[in-house]
Amino acid sequence: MSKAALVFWSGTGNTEIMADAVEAGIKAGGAEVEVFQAADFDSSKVAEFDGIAFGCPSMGAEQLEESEMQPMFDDVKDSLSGKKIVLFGSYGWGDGEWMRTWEDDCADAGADRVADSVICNETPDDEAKAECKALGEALAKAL
Ligand SMILES: Cc1cc2nc3c(=O)[nH]c(=O)nc-3n(C[C@H](O)[C@H](O)[C@H](O)COP(=O)(O)O)c2cc1C
Repeated sequence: MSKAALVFWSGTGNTEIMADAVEAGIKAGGAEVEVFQAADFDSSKVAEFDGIAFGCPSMGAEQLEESEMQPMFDDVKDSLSGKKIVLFGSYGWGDGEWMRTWEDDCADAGADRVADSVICNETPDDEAKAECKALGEALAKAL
């Protein structure tokens, strides 16, 4: 069975709710999933997984969270070439700029983003949770 990592950071729980739905989607799509807090994942683990779902809210000024998520992502970035990934996260007052920047960084790293990213404003509603579940299923089916 294919195996996915789900790696996320969440400060106030919104991206964590999204992560729960992505996890359910990966399982529904027929893959195994191992869940990591951002601080517990690093480049040495990337090769263990057929694909990775990364989640992080917009923090700083349209940036990834800087104490755990960004350092982890900087570490794994060079290992992502050809790796199947998806991205998700919650935002507040912005327009999703952080996600566009993050997608560009993933493209520069040569990652294979297999589905459109899912972003949602603050706490995910039922529609956003369904989008997250579909995101997880899309990743699982691409593996
Ligand atoms: C320190 C800080 C910086 C933030 N910066 C942004 C930002 O630049 N753009 C934005 O749209 N939302 C910003 N937000 C709002 C969060 O992205 C939003 O509240 C999100 O739902 C938090 O997700 P979480 O519950 O998973 O931590 C910021 C929130 C905090 C606490």
